[in-house]
Amino acid sequence: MIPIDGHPILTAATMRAAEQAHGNLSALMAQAGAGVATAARRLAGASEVLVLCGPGNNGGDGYVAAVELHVAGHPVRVAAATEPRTDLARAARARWTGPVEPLATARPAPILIDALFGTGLSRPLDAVHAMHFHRLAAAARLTIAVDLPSGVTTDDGRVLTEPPRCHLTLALGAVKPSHLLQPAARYAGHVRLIDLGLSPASVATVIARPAFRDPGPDTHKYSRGMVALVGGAMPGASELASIAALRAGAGYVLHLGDGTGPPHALVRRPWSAGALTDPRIGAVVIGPGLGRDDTARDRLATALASGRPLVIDGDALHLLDADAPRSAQTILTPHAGEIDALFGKSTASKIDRARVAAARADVVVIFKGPDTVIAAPDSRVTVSADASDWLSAAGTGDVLAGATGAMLASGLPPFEAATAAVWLHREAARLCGRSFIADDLVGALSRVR
Ligand SMILES: NC(=O)C1=CN([C@@H]2O[C@H](COP(=O)(O)OP(=O)(O)OC[C@H]3O[C@@H](n4cnc5c(N)ncnc54)[C@H](OP(=O)(O)O)[C@@H]3O)[C@@H](O)[C@H]2O)[C@@H](O)CC1
Ligand SMILES: [K+]
Repeated sequence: MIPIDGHPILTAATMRAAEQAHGNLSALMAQAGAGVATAARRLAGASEVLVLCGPGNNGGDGYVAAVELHVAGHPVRVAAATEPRTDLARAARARWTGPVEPLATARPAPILIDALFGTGLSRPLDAVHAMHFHRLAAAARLTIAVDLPSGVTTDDGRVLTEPPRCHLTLALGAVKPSHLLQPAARYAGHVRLIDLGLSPASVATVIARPAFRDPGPDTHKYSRGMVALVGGAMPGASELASIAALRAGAGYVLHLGDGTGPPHALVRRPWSAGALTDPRIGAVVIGPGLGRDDTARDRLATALASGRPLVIDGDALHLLDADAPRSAQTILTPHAGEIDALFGKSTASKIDRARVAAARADVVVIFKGPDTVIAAPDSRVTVSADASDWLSAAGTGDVLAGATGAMLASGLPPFEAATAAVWLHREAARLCGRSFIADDLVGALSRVR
């Protein structure tokens, strides 16, 4: 049971391919079931465990876990609605010598293990089965999902049948998209990986603490990164982004627009097109508070023509032609509405949408939300889950845009810069706790850096 940070994300199909490449499915199930049993024993204390087993190999894992718990002397019972249907699950079932209670009449236990369905779920759960699953989970102190909470898809974060909110999900062999993507992810609780030694290759990974470019003895303010913020109709937003860039580690931040006041570390100048020709500028951030009028359009055109690395956020995303050729490294920071507006509506998964958008616009995309997907034109993806729900407040997007500018100006390539900024932003929000405002979030950036 290990943390998932930095680990590959696999779809159901790639997981099956990894499983086939391994060749010994029975050994994998033995390992998976043993891993589930070990985790359950660690968390259960002396409490009784009830394992709910489904018809497929997820159920097979459940039978193996029950046998392992029993052999270890741990009180355990099994309940199922149907007999196993796969050879592996039947073999695992055959090794369980205790009774199998019907799901509908199963007595609750303090620890519930959900081994009903995993990556093979193909349709909603039977309504009566789902009701009993909820009944047993409501009576349990701790609910542990094997591989996935039963009722969610594997690849795209959809919920076919609402499962109970599990406390812990043990991802078997690899993290799957639905461990991270909403709305499915909220039912998984904490996600931990049971390593099955599959070492699958994937261009998608879970976000991990990035390698920041920290200053050294030879660093000066420009080499640390100079960020220019293009102001507009609402200077408060671009100022917030400017201060975020400073707090995220930029050596010099230039705010081009109206507005006065602290912090004194922020260099303020009125907007002029010529200001962006300064070769020391490592990143231009445009969008926070820009407005959507003709002035805004002109400023965006100037920024796009400047050849400087760009972070395009907020209002600027509404003025952007996604298909125009790029003259510089570019990061877009859209939320769902902005992705729809820029690239059209789609029912594809958030990971696929971010990937398609990045390739089409030849940019790095930070597709924001409670689950944030960062995608590069070469198909690389990293996903940040578990963001604080308190980030749903005005100005937090401006803070991310500023932090992204700082990371880009520090010399990180765009995908790595975007990843570092998203990580900083998420960790800063965690540090802020509850009911914080965007200004608090800015302050916290310094503390997580
Ligand atoms: N990959 C790996 O490396 C490893 C994978 N392992 C484990 O295998 C799991 C995947 O196993 P799996 O493919 O057998 O699928 P699983 O989720 O058990 O269920 C499929 C069964 O349920 C059925 N069914 C589907 N939906 C239904 C519904 N709503 N209501 C009723 N029935 C429904 C479906 O039949 P269908 O009717 O669709 O033909 C089929 O019979 C994976 O999550 C992990 O736990 C580990 O053991 C070892 C390493
Ligand atoms: K499950």
